[in-house]
Amino acid sequence: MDKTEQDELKKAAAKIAADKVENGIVLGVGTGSTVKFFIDWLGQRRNEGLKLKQIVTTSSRSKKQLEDLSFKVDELCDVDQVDLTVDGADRVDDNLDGIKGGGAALTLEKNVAVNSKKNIWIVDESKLVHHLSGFKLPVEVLPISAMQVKRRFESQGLNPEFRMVDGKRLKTHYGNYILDLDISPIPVPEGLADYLDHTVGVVEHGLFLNICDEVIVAKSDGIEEIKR
Ligand SMILES: O=C[C@H](O)[C@H](O)[C@H](O)COP(=O)(O)O
Repeated sequence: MDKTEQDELKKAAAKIAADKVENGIVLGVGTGSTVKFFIDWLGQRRNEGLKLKQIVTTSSRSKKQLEDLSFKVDELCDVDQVDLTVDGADRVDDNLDGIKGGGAALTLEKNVAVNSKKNIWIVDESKLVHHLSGFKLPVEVLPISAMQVKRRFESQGLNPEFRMVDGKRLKTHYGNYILDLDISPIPVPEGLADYLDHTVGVVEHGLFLNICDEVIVAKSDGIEEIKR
């Protein structure tokens, strides 16, 4: 599939999600190339009369796009609860568990997602897998202990590498580093998530387990909506 075809699929999934947004809700808006299309559709729905109570988002990129469309964007700490969050994903398995963080926005994405009553992911069919695999697992780590955490991961056979940009370690929104773990497939995602949740120096990781309620998958032969 070439990029133009893939973008058409992303756009189609994003439109279905935008049509599900109801008036008066607090909406969470995720990050990534698929969500970019969702924000465009959201702008169109607003022009047609959609009125939201509040919007929060998970990255400065999405925030800028929303603000360019004249949406007012609040911080997560300014809302009681998010009603619905629409986000992309890097991989989604048969249980609707996923890997996220390809765009390094995982920490805020997970914070918004777990504080959202409903989470919808929008993906093209290339993201679907039976078992989580085919994408390095992003882990956000504190710079102060990043080397020690990396060595610990190496000793566990998790094959960590710092994510680099322009020859330097990528810094997240919160000033942390990303270690991408090369493990595919991930044999027991729950076990790995538990290990990472209890590793000092890990800020957050890209295993999103038991979080997604519904995935809208755009396939070349049509849209599939999969519910948990
Ligand atoms: O950190 C980035 C996010 O987890 C994105 O939602 C994810 O990488 C999917 O992005 P895209 O829609 O560009 O594939």
